[in-house]
Amino acid sequence: MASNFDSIPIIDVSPLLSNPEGINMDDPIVFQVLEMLHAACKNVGFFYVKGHGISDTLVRGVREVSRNFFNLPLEEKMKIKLSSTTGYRGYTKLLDNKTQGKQDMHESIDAYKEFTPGAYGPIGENFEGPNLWPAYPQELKQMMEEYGVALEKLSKMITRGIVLALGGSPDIFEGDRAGDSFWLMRSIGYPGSGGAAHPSAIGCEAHTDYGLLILVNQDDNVTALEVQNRSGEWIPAVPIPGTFVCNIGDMLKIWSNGMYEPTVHRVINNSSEFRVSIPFFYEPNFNAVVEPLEFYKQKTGGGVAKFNKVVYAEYLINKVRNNFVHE
Ligand SMILES: O=C(O)CCC(=O)C(=O)O
Ligand SMILES: [Fe+2]
Repeated sequence: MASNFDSIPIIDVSPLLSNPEGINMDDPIVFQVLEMLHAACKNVGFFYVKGHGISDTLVRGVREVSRNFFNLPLEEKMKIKLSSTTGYRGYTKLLDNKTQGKQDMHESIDAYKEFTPGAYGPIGENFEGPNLWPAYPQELKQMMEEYGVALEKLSKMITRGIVLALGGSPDIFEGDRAGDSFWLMRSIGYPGSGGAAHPSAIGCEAHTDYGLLILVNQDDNVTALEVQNRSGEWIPAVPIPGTFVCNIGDMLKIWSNGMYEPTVHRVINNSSEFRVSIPFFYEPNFNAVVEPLEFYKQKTGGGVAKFNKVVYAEYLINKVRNNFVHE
C-alpha cells in the first residue's frame, strides 16, 4: 500500500550491474541498494532508476524517432493501424485508447514480444505478430528492437534485486513465470495543451499497470506523470535526465501475496510541448499461471494466499479488449 510519500525515491542500481556473475549480497553497497528497492516498492510503488547502464543515445534516440513518427500526417500513421486483427500491435490515434473506460489524449505505437504463430493455441492467436513498424522513420524498427532487448535485461535485474532484498531465490520470477516475458513497449505522444480546445485534458486516466515491472522513459522537459499517495494527493514524477521511472504492476501484487501493491498514476500534459514517453512493460510469460508464491506467503501472513490465481493471457485479453475503440 502506498504510504503518504511526498517524493519518489531515486535508486542507483549500478552496484547490482557491476558483477556479471551475479548479485553479491555480501557487499554492503549492494545490500543498501536492495534495502532501498524493497522500501520503495513497499512504501511508494515507484522509484527512479539511475545508473542503469543503457546509453543515453539509445534512450533519447527512441524518443526522438518516435516523435518524428508522431509528426507525420495521420494517413501515413494509419498505415500501421492497430486492431484486433494485427495482434493489437501498431498505431492507435488520439482518443482511440481508453483507460478505465475514458478516452486518453494520446497516440501510441504498441509492440509486443514476437512469438511463433500457434505457440499458445487459440488464446495466443489474439496476439500473433509481427509487430507493425512504419516505413518512415525507417530506423524506428531497429532502434526499438535494440531498446527492447536492453530493457528486458534491466527489468530482469531489478526484479532479481527485489526478490533478493527479502532473501528469496533470485530466479524466482524466471523460468515458467517471467523467464520468457511477454513484454510490451509503447511509444506514446501526448499533445501539449497549448491553448487548443481538447475534448479531454487527461493524457492517461488514473490506473495501475498489469504486469510485473514497468520502466518509463520520459521526455526531460515536461512534467506530466503523477503518482497518487495514500491521502489521495498527486505527486509529480518530475523528469530526471538519465533515469527511468520504475513502478510495479498488478501481477507482482499477486505473486508477492500483497507484499507489494501497484500505485495509481495518471498523465496530464498541461504544458504547451508535445510529450513523448516510452513505457516498457515487463510482463509474465504469456501462458504463466500467476498465484501467490510460497516464499511471499510466508513473509506476508502465515502462509495463507490472499489472492486467487490468474492466467496471465486471460487477464491481458480482457484488459486489451476494453482498451481500444473499435470501428
Ligand atoms: O506516459 C507515462 O509517463 C506513463 C504512461 C502509463 O502510465 C501507461 O502507459 O501505463
Ligand atoms: Fe501506467
